[in-house]
Amino acid sequence: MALDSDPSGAGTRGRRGGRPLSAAPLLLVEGLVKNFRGLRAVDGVSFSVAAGEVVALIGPNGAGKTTVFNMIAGVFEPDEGRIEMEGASLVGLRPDQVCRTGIGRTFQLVKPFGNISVEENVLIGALRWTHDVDQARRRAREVLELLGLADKRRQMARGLTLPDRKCLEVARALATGPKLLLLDEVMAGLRPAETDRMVETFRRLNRETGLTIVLIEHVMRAVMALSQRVVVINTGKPVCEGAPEEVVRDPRVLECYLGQEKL
Ligand SMILES: Nc1ncnc2c1ncn2[C@@H]1O[C@H](COP(=O)(O)OP(=O)(O)OP(=O)(O)O)[C@@H](O)[C@H]1O
Repeated sequence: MALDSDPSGAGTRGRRGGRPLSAAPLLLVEGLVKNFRGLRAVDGVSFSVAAGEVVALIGPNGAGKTTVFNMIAGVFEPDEGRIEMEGASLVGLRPDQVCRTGIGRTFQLVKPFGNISVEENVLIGALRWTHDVDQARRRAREVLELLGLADKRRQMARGLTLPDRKCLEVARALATGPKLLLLDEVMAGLRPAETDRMVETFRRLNRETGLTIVLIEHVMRAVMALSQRVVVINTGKPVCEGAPEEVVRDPRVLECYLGQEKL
């Protein structure tokens, strides 16, 4: 797998086994708070992610997960707390500036540009990674190949099925050359076989390129198969964190999902 976060080719390739190389976190989130008028949507969330890790952020509906992503990605500024990428603060940066620090993200509601081709959608992402159009096109094609969309590259994006639109959303984010990929419910609505295929793609990316991944996911099949660590939040507050198999047995986690079908 040739994908690299650095257009010069000297990036993060070479890490093996998806394990962090150093103890210093790639991403640090500490004491995050976000209020929307009277609602405290996020209330003291802290976690860190080492380079090469795959971490899942889970919690019931409305727990504040997407709001945490939106603060990391520069959509909302936190009311309190720190967000650092490789030791540098992200607070106050615009989404495009956050992207340039090496953070790519997908959106829960996938909204590709419908009237341009699949490849052009990915090219837009790749042009954030490099201004060299030929290099960007090569990267776009590599990413499309990786995600199984190569044979659909000339199709208009609006004609894609939901699983293909999800893949395109991931492709656009990957094309920006992230060191850290934030995935917001990319498995929702996929059949088990499609979920397994996507999980395998992310496992390979993590293993072979050292890509660090934080995923918000309700599909526990994917969380269990992909993540090395799980952070649980509920009503904006931290509940616990740990290995996936420990977290799913934790009474505090089971309690916060009571009344919900998921988990
Ligand atoms: N822009 C906003 N304005 C007002 N309230 C908001 C806004 N964004 C989120 N909220 C509220 O903040 C709370 C947390 O929402 P958020 O989308 O972060 O939860 P979530 O854990 O991602 O949920 P889900 O799993 O259902 O996607 C919810 O009560 C939501 O209604």
